[in-house]
Amino acid sequence: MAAFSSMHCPPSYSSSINGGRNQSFIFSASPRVSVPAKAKVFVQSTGNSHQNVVLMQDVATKVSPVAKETPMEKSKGDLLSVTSSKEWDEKAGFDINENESTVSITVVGASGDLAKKKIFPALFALYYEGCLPEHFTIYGYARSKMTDAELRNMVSKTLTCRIDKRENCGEKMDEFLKRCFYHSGQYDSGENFAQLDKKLKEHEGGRVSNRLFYLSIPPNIFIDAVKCASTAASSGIGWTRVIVEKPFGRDSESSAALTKALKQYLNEDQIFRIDHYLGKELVENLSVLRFSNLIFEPLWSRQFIRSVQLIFSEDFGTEGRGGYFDHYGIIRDIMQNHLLQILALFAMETPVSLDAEDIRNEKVNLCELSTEVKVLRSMRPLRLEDVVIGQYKSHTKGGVTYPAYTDDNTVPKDSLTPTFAAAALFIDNARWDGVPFLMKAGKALHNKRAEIRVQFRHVPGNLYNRKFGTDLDQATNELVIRVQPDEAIYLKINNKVPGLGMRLDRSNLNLHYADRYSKEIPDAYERLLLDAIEGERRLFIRSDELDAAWSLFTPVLAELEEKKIIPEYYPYGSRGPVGAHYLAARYNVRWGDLGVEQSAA
Ligand SMILES: NC(=O)C1=CN([C@@H]2O[C@H](COP(=O)(O)OP(=O)(O)OC[C@H]3O[C@@H](n4cnc5c(N)ncnc54)[C@H](OP(=O)(O)O)[C@@H]3O)[C@@H](O)[C@H]2O)C=CC1
Ligand SMILES: O=C1O[C@H](COP(=O)(O)O)[C@@H](O)[C@H](O)[C@H]1O
Repeated sequence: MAAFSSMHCPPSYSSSINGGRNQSFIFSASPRVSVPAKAKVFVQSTGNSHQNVVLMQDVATKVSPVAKETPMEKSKGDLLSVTSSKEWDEKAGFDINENESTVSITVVGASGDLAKKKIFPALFALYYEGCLPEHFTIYGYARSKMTDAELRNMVSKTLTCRIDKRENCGEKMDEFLKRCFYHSGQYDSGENFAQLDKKLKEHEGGRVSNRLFYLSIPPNIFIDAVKCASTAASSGIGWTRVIVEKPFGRDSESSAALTKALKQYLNEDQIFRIDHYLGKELVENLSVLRFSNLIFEPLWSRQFIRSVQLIFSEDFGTEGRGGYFDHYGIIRDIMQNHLLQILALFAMETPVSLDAEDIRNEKVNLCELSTEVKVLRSMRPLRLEDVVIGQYKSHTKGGVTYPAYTDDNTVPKDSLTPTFAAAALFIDNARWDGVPFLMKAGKALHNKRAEIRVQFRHVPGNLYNRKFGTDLDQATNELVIRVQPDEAIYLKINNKVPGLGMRLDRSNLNLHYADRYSKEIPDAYERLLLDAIEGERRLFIRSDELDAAWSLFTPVLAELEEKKIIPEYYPYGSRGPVGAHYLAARYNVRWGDLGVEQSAA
């Protein structure tokens, strides 16, 4: 019997790198069950009838006793070939019934900013779209005293319905809120977590309990909370997973210490390190764009690409988060994670195929490095001369005075923490040798934007060079992937202006999402929460990836701090320090976001 057929959340990774989002999760409470064509399943028994370990392609999954019997023991060591989930269920003898399992999601730090702004709204959106399993409960956990009604009231203020389906919105919100509860407790109290466990059990009503803890708390209390959650409130017979928010340390050493501490209480496959940029629609689309269109992949190398630019800007400062930010700075806050993850996805080698078996071979044969990690390992650690840092200063415009970074009471007046950085990174492999990957990230700039700009080389011997005057840069193609806002992918091309003369013009071939797709784009947190519930780890950061990412940035971060490098001050609302231009110029490129941008809409 194929389970959870009542759920109508569409499988969205059916052609993902690991060959389908559900394959690691066939036996658990996934609302979407599918088996990749001709899946091979290797079966082992742990001797515990409730916990057979099933290695399915490259994934090991603990099987909880959702199976009515344990027929897998009969076929221990066998390879089963199946072509559909129905056939799988029949061969494996599993009879998975949604009524028999439940998912409890505990938002630890529920009173905080991220929980209110992102996590509860994302959970509601999943519920609204029918993506949560039938039996689920949401618990808020924090020290603040709150009743269930008060939590519901707080959460209700941030919920919204999808634009295209407002029907029954209020009703759905009420139903959702009825499934939300609150427990007040300390983050380091096993006793308080044990009380939570008791309450969760009441809601789970004897079903197989799968538990997800979302750590939406400051990093200094991660370990206490993980320890208490795992020892006093983890699931006895289902899975227990923990989503960990960034920052994952401040440098290689602290990150390794954090991973080591987490691993005292959790296995790596229980830890879901979230980088919400990986859940953004256009970031996820990168692989599709590149590997499913003939026209891009052949151009994806040093031969045709002159520079790649990863740009993040926000038009507001660190107001309200200065205390956190001052300890980290923009390089750790945005570059080392969000922009570097995009870079790795952008630059990785082509996987042998989308078949999970090939991915597994690749991992095993190549020292278990994923294609993304291989990119990171081919990169040169960032050098001080390839970094420009800035900090915003107060600026008055139109009668309004915008604060300096150091005007924040939680920031020391003499802070040198960068709120802006530009950097040039290089990948020393055959594909990307010599191509500058320029990153730029800043707060309190003139706009809010995240984009990838791929600047192509000049056309050799271009017949139309004269038409572009002396500025050949005007004539090069540029592919822009605008991650946000107003998602778009557009390609700048040269075109003849219609008419009897011969005038050339730069125009955009434009895929503007709002025009092309009527459906609202889900928030990154929705996708990632759903993945964590489904046990799909592809968009979460593994510890080896994290180590590789930190090793690129740790030396320069240490040098900036040791040498007390003074940031270049830029006015709030400006385009940032001019040093960023010199950095790009050193590599003979220009920032693509500074030209006169033709509307991509
Ligand atoms: N906010 C954002 O936009 C983003 C946040 N993050 C990360 O997500 C996590 C949560 O962020 P955010 O919600 O902004 O954090 P908050 O500062 O709002 O903290 C969340 C909750 O943790 C408790 N808390 C705060 N400080 C302490 C402390 N010193 N000791 C014990 N408990 C404390 C508070 O709950 P109570 O007092 O009720 O216990 C608070 O409501 C952090 O790791 C952050 O780095 C990541 C990306 C973006
Ligand atoms: O992780 C973080 O991301 C946000 C920006 O996220 P976005 O989805 O709104 O682009 C950033 O403001 C914050 O400083 C950082 O910690």
